[in-house]
Amino acid sequence: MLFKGGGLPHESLALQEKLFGAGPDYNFMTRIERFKNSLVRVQHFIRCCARYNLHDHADKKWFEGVAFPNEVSVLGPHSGMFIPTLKEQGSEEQIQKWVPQAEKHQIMGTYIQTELGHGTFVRGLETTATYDPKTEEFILNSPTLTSIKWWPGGLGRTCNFGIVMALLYIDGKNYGMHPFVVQLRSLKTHEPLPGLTMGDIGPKFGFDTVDNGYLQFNHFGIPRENMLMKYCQVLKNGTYTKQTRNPKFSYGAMIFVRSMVVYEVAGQGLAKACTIAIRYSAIRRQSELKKSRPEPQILDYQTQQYKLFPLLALAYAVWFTGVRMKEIYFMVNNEIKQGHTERLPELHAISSGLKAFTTSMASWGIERCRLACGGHGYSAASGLPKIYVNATGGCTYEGENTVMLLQCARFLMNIYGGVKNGRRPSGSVNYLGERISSRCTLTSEFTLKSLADAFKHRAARMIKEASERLNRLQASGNDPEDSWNLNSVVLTKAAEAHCHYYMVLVFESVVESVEDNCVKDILRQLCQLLALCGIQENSGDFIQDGFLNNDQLELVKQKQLSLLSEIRPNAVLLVDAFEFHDVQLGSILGRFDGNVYENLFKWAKKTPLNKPEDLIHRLLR
Ligand SMILES: CCCCCCCC/C=C\CCCCCCC/C=C/C(=O)SCCNC(=O)CCNC(=O)[C@H](O)C(C)(C)COP(=O)(O)OP(=O)(O)OC[C@H]1O[C@@H](n2cnc3c(N)ncnc32)[C@H](O)[C@@H]1OP(=O)(O)O
Ligand SMILES: Cc1cc2nc3c(=O)[nH]c(=O)nc-3n(C[C@H](O)[C@H](O)[C@H](O)COP(=O)(O)OP(=O)(O)OC[C@H]3O[C@@H](n4cnc5c(N)ncnc54)[C@H](O)[C@@H]3O)c2cc1C
Repeated sequence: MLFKGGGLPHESLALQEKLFGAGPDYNFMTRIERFKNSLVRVQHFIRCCARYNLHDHADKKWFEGVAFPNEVSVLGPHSGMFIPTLKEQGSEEQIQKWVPQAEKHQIMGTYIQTELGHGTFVRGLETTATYDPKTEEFILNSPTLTSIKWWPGGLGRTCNFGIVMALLYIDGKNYGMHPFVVQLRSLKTHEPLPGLTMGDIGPKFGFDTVDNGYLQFNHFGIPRENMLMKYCQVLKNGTYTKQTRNPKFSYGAMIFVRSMVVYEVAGQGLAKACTIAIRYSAIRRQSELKKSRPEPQILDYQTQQYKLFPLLALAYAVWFTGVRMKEIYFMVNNEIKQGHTERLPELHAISSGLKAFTTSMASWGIERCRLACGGHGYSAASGLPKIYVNATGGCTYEGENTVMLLQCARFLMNIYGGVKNGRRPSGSVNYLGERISSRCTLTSEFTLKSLADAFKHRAARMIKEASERLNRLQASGNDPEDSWNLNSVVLTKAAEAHCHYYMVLVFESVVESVEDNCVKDILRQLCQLLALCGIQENSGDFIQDGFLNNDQLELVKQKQLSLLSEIRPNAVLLVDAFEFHDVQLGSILGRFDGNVYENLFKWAKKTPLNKPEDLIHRLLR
C-alpha cells in the first residue's frame, strides 16, 4: 500500500476484462498484428470508460496499465498531449467545442510538432499558417521537404484531428510558432482530407502499437477559429493581439509530458524490470557456492546483488521523484493559471532535467536487469526487450536528453549568476544560495542527511565550476554561443549532479515521512545504497576538490557491500511491493508464482516457427 492508494479497484475491474487478460501473445505477432490488436484494445477500453464511468485521468490510467502493458497506445498522444493542449491553450469557447468530443473519443487527436528536418530546434520548424482575411482561413502549407511533419503518434492511420504547431504569417509578417486545431480525416470515411498527404513512417525500435506518422500540407485551409486563442488572437481583419505573457506558454504541452514521463515511463519501466530480474534471480539456481551443497539461488551471489540492488534502490528513487515531479507540475501550473508565472523557468528546468536524468538511468538500468537474467533475459519471454524498447524512447521524445540537460543547465547558470549578484534563490535551487561546507561529514553511520549533503556539495561545486569556466571562455575571447558549446559537456554534468542531488533529497524526505519503523528502516537501507552507489560511480566528482578522501571512499565501499547482505532477505518483498500484476509485467521470468521453466517450455512450443505447415518446413524438407 506504499504506492497505489485508491487505484486498485479500477485495476481489478480492468483485470476482469477477458480481452485485456488473454488474447494472442504479443511476442508472436507481426507489427501490423500488434497495431491491430492495440486498436481492438483501444475500442474496448473506450467501451469500459463508458461502462464504468471512468472520467478521471488517474482512474483511466489504472485501466490503461492493464489494457496496454508496457506499450504506448494511440491514446497516449490523445489524452497526454491533444486534450491537455486544448485545455491549456484554448479559449473557453474552443474548450467547450472540442474537449467534450475528445474526452468521449468522438474525435481522436495527436500533437503534431516535429518535422523531417527539425525536432529539437523548435524555432527552426518551417510549416506555415498564413492568414487570409478574405476567406477568414489559415492556409497551412509545407513549403519544403524538410517541413513535412514527421513522428507524431497516431498520425499515420488513427487520428482524425491534430494540434499542428506552425509559424503564423499575417500580411507577410512572421509571428512565430502557434498551435492550430486541424481536422485531418473525414469523420465519415476516415480518408485523409484533400490537401493532405499522410501515412505511417514505418517500423521503429519499439512503439509498434503506435502509428507514428508523416503529414504534408498542400495549401490546406482551416477556419480562423481553429487557432488556439487563449493567449493570442487573430481577429477577422487579421489584427494580431496577445495578452502580456511568456512566449514559452505555447511550449506547455512539452512541460506537461516531461513532468509525467519521470513516473510513467522511467519509474514504472525500471520498477517492472527490477521485479522481473529479482524474482527470477530468486528462482534461478546455478553453479555452487559450496562443494556438495545444493546450487544456490543466483540472488545469493554478491555480484548478482551488486548488479540488482542498486537498481532496485534506483527504481524506488525514480518512482518517488516521479510522484514529486507530478505534484510540482500541478502546483506550479495552478499558480500560472492564476497569473503567477514566476516559477515557470524552474518548472521547465526541473522537468527537463529530471526527464533526461531519470529516463537515461532507467534505460541503462532496464538493460542491466536483462543482462542479469543471463540467456533467458535475451528471450522475448522475459518481457524485458519490450519494456526496454518502449521505455528508452523516453530518452528521445519530448526533447532529446542531452538537449534537455542543457536547458536545465541554462537555468542553473542563470540562477548562479544571480546569486553572484546578490539574488536569493528558492525552491529546488535554494542550496545555491547557501554556504556549502567544504568538509565532508560522512562517517560510518552514513546518515541520510550526511549523504544528501555530499550530493549537495557535489552539485554546488560542479555548477560553480561550470559557471566559472563559461566566464573564462568568454573572457578569453570566445563569443557567448561558442563559449556555451565549448562548455557543454561540463554543463550537462553539472545538470546531472543537480538532478542527482534532487533525487537523493526526495528519497530522504520520503524515508523521513514514513511512520512504520520497520518500513522506514528498509527504505533507509535502500536510500543509503542509492546514495553510496552514486558516490562510488562518480567518485571523481567527490574527491576532485578533496571533499572526500580515500579512507572515506573505502568506508563507502564497505558499507555498500554490507548493505547488499542486509537488503537480500527483503529483496523479493521489495519488488512485490510495486504490486505489478503478471498481466502488466508480461514476463515468464517475473511470474508471481515462480513457475518459470514449465511456462517457458509451454511458450516455446507455441512459437509460430514451430508450426508444421509453413514455408520454412517446405524449404527444409
Ligand atoms: C493527469 C495525469 C495525466 C497523465 C497523462 C499521461 C502523460 C504521458 C505520460 C507518458 C507519456 C508516454 C507517451 C508519450 C508518447 C510520446 C509523445 C511524444 C511527443 C513529442 O515528442 S512532441 C515533440 C516534443 N519536442 C520537443 O520536446 C522539442 C525539444 N525542444 C525544445 O523544447 C526547445 O526548442 C528548446 C527548449 C530545446 C529550445 O527552445 P528555444 O530555442 O526556443 O529556446 P532557447 O532560446 O533555448 O531558450 C529561450 C528561453 O526559453 C526557455 N524555455 C525553453 N523552453 C521552455 C519551456 N518549455 N518552458 C519555459 N521556458 C522555456 C529557455 O530556458 C530560455 O530561458 P532563458 O532565456 O534562459 O531565461
Ligand atoms: C517514440 C517517439 C515518439 C515521438 N512522438 C512525437 C509526437 O507525438 N509528436 C511530435 O511532434 N514529435 C514526436 N517525436 C519526435 C521527438 O520529439 C523528437 O525526435 C525529439 O524531440 C528529438 O528531436 P530530433 O529528432 O530533432 O533530434 P536531433 O535534435 O536531431 O538530435 C540528434 C543529436 O543531436 C544532438 N543535438 C541537437 N541539438 C543540440 C543542441 N542544441 N546542443 C547539443 N546537442 C544537440 C542531440 O543531443 C542528439 O544527440 C517522437 C519521437 C520518438 C522517438
